[in-house]
Amino acid sequence: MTDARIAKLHGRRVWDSRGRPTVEVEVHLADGATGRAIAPAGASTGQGEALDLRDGGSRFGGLDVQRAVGSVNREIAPALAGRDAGDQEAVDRLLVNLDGTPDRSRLGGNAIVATSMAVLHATAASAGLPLWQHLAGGRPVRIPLPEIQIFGGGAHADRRVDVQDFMVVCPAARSFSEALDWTAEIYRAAGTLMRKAGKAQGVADEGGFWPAFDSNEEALEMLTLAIESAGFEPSSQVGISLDVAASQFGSGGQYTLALDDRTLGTEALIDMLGGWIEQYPILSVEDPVGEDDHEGMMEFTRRYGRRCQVIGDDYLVTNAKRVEAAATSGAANAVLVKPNQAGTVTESFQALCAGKDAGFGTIVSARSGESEDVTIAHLSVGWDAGQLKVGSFTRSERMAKWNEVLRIEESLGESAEFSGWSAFTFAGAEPSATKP
Ligand SMILES: O=C(O)[C@@H](CO)OP(=O)(O)O
Ligand SMILES: [Mg+2]
Repeated sequence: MTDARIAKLHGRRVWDSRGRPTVEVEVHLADGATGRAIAPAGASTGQGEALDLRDGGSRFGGLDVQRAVGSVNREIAPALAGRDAGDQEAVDRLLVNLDGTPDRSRLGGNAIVATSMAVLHATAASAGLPLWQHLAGGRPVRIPLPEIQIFGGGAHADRRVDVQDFMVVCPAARSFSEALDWTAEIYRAAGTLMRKAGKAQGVADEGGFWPAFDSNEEALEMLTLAIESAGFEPSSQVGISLDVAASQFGSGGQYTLALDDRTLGTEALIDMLGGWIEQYPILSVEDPVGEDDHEGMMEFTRRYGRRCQVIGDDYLVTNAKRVEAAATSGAANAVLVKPNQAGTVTESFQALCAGKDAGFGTIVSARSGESEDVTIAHLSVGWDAGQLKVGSFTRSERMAKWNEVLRIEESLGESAEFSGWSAFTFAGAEPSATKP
């Protein structure tokens, strides 16, 4: 007999991939099952996100992550003792109410999300199931299309280029494992091209190359060239996915490009991005304008949302209500799902479901500050998100997730279904945007 009541819950301070402290939570159930999870942390965070308590974060005025660990051990642990871990919604509701603030700033978003995810792991362990399978509950799932960073920029590379993530997607691959094979070839080809051109400077926060490019266009040129020189056909086999993360270089409809010291209004920024969509094999664009620029999101989606995935990240902050509003106003056609942005597993799932109900693409995503925690790999499969964004292909906190999906794919054997092009079935998409 399983007994999924929470017997013990413990928080501790561990370190993330940027060498900053974060929160780990360990849950023990009455039947002996355990679960463990580590909170990730963003650098380019949206205004509406759950707030972490962490060391040295300029936004948090020196508040210490030790306080978040204290929240777990002194307040959350006694409040959850004896509760049924299997009722994730009730656990998450209790966490939200216990905190009592709209932004989770009292107990700390990091304390809450790590607890929520650790409870989820313990429940799956109690049921004797891999986490993804526990989440799927018998419903059909697809192995997600990976979005993998080749060049870093923006807040992750000291603004060397304005765009934060230059990624590739391989929707024509036949499996997740093949998509990783292709990406490895492209990553190496990009490295060779950069070294030849004297443009390789190091490694950005998520493990992509830190480029010495002189323009965003130079990055797009070289990425397209890398796809070709690795032997793939741009667009029909491999596409480019961009996270513009425009809030990092503009607000109030004014955007200042670092490289040529130009300030663009919303229209001019959209024209510039539109020019890139015309010229390069771009299949997906995230946060094309600032998080406060609703009109800009609507305009960009109206103009390009039939041929290109338009993702809201900072704009939607994994919030179901915002997703519903964006669907109504036509201000995106896809949603990034980051558990620590929403605050709990339940709220993340609600945002994903709101996206699916609206016909949006759904992408489970890591943060720029990560760890060996692989929860999101399981969420992406178990929730049938279709896409998973984790960063690059070279750092172990990223590889931990990619390798976990490989294990899941292998465990499914012949029955594994890779999402491939079906990942881009966003509402209103032209056939050419969803088929090779
Ligand atoms: O903006 C994003 O999508 C993420 C990952 O690239 O970055 P951060 O975790 O810094 O918000
Ligand atoms: Mg983003």
